[in-house]
Amino acid sequence: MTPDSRTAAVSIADGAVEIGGRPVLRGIDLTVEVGDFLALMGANGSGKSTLVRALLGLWPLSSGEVRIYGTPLSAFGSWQRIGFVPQRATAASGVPASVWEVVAAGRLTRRKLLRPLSRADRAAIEEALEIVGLAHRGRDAVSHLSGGQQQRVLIARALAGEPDLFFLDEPTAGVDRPNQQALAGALAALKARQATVVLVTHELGPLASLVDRAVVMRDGRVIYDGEPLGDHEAHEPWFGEPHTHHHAATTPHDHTPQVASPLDRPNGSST
Ligand SMILES: Nc1ncnc2c1ncn2[C@@H]1O[C@H](COP(=O)(O)OP(=O)(O)OP(=O)(O)O)[C@@H](O)[C@H]1O
Repeated sequence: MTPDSRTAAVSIADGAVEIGGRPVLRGIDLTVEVGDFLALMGANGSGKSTLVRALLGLWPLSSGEVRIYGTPLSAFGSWQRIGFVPQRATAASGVPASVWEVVAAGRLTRRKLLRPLSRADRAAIEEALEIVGLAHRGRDAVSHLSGGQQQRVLIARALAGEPDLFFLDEPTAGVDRPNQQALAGALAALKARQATVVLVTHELGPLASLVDRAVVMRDGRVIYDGEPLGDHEAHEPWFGEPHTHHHAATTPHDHTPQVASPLDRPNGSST
């Protein structure tokens, strides 16, 4: 446990995950402070989605500890405070559902069982639709929307629950530019509400101006934690090696940026 994990939104200390006996996450120490807008970046297969799942208790840790709002994950019960939009989710199912119904489902965790929607519920649903720019599509079947619009419906569903801590896994992947802009607008509204956001993304694109901290993963480890980088930098082959100018940076949060250890280098040699 890190000293500030009791006040953090979410933290993981010395976290490891194995899948099928293979280490997928190793030695992960990450503390997301309340109000952080954090981009979790890294190549395909570096462990970003697995880390998000581990933080939400959807993958068991083989070692380490996760705390959410200071409470060990196993004892955490305020799940209405958490919003999660998983990777490559679509809002369309076999059941014809309207946009409004899908977004209303995001309110369930806040409702008393079997009570009709309250005025506050309806207001939250309308506001969420407004934020993602789909207020005029409420009656439409979700299946009639484009992939990018469906992604916005899912974000509205999570928004309707008025979460304090919001995880989004690749919300802009495969989404066209206008929809990306709409997503950026929705996330800007979240930021204005002082929500804490953990956003998995390959590239910052239109989200760059919102992100105030970047965490980069490689081979199941965190290799950088600091100021957001240009989209190209994080993909350079040398990225994460010692002796780059990046790791001198500190963030407004004063996190100590992490760099790769010699063990991470493919040939194990020192430079
Ligand atoms: N259900 C699973 N079964 C087996 N291996 C898995 C499973 N989920 C993830 N992995 C493996 O764990 C590693 C990390 O995967 P993960 O999806 O977390 O990476 P990622 O950084 O999110 O990649 P992407 O950008 O492609 O989503 C990969 O090698 C992946 O093959």
